[in-house]
Amino acid sequence: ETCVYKNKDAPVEARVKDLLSRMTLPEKIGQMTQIERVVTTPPVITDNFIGSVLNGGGSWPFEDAKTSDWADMIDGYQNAALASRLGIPIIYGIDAVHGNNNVYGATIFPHNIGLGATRDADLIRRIGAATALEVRACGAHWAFAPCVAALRDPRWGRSYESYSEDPDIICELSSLVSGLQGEPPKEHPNGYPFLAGRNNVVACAKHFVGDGGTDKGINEGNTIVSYEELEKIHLAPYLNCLAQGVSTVMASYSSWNGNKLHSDYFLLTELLKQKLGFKGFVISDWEALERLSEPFGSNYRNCVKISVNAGVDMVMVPFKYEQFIKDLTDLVESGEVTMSRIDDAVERILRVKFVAGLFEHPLTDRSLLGTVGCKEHRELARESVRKSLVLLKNGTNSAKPFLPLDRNVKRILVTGTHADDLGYQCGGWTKAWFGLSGRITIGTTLLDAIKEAVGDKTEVIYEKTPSEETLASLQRFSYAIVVVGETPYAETLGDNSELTIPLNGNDIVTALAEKIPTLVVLFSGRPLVLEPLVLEKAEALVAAWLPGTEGQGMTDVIFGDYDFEGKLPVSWFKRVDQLPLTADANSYDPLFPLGFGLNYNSG
Ligand SMILES: OC[C@@H]1[C@@H](O)[C@H](O)[C@@H](O)c2nc(-c3ccccc3)cn21
Repeated sequence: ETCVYKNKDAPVEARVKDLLSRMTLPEKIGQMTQIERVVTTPPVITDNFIGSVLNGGGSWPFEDAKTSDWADMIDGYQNAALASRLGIPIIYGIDAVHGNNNVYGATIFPHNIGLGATRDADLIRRIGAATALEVRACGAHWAFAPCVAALRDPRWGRSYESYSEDPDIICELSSLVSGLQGEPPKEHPNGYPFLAGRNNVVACAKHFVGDGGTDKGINEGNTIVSYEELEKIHLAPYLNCLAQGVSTVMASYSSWNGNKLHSDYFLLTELLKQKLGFKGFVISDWEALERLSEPFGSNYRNCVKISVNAGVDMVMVPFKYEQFIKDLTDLVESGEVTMSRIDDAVERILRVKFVAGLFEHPLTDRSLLGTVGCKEHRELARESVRKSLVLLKNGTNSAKPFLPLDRNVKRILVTGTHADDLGYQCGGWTKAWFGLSGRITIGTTLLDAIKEAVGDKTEVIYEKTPSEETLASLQRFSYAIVVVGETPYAETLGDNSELTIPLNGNDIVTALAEKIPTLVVLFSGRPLVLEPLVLEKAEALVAAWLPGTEGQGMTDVIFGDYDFEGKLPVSWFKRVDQLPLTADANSYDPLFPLGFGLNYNSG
């Protein structure tokens, strides 16, 4: 007789109970241990009963590894896990936060702040479904998405990972969960993990809770708010995620009123698990336990104790797994961490693995390879870009709007640091953790798209920085398109309190805008300082956020095939000394308010 847990027709809870009852302490603690691919080998997995593997941003099998190379790597790990005594499959997690962005050739969608400008929940759901296919194609089972942070201060280095400052918008766009995991049937119990099938991935609502509300936007900082404000602004999206059966939640590095989330029993256990009824598992962030003590990593045994007891179920160690396993084993043997806490954590992990069908389908479905970067997905990304663009200015008076641009003029000048840089266009979390510059993957830069879009008699002159002779003969051009913005960044590296346009973007605009009609396209992960230069001197101004690989979504709108639909998902400040500046504040004096956006018919 096959044991209950191996019986695919047995109820999930019976399979969980049966398997748990067979497990030794090392096997249980192994399930709670997530390690990074650089320290992962088949023997490491089998010897330590490892339950999960991840790759950090930019940790590839090798540069420009194809999706099939990723699948070979992950299936190699999986076969090791399946060879263990109980044959419990690993769950492999990856940061697919705007497409399967670690993997060369994947479709790269706009980052969340651009998606926030679309206000289109169904679009985001479709993005989730497409992303899930490309993630499964590489062998991964789990995407560390959606980030449902509320962007309360754009000085935060992770602004672009947030959909909006407004929790209502974030709640709407948490539909990514249903896209990634599939839509649960209406009778699905709230808070219970769900996964539709092999074309879906486990989702991860992050970072619980209040990650976007830290003081001055300091990454991993302290969110100082009342419980009511925490509930209204930061917790709300998690209710929507739980209602969609989100299977995992990632704890935040940040603190709430001085208490580190990773050691906060009230929030992780009493609120999320008991009051809200979350039945999936909580994963820590990367080396988050080390951050619980000063200096970093000191007294690690105590960090393990307070985080596991607070409610962390799986630890993204991700390198010192021997230390973690040793300390947690010691803590259980001494009774400082109870076996019932261990069993609760392992039950949650096993529940997700059974729900995700990993026991039935542990290896990559190679038939999905063709979905990676496929035309249909790139068209979806292109649609997303179109809907994410926000028109901030169009002509100096509505009498004669500057956009849509005439695509049949004699000659146009395209210039600026971001006009022909796919890496800049995609931003952070693309191929590398912080992002890169240059032709980093398969895609279409804005310059490529402009060349495609203009009439065949129209000459396109491109200069990254306008040359002296160009500046001396601007009358040769009907108009200029200047593309400037932020260079890629991630997390703390992106914390910034000046928020000016880098790489002397202002100078390029100023040099041109006085002399010929100039459209400025801004690539940024957040609002930047626009006055006095850019706003006054530019004939038209488009906020493109971080659009990803499908640059034609921008020319579709700029040349008038489609109208602008984007609405600001975040208040646009005049000066940084106004920050934090959100629409729900009592004094509100933005340059452009939350929800602002012109179109071809607006006055
Ligand atoms: O990539 C895995 C997770 C990701 O899912 C989280 O959203 C994010 O907070 C995060 N930061 C690091 C990370 C931080 C510092 C050094 C190295 C890595 C790793 N990770």
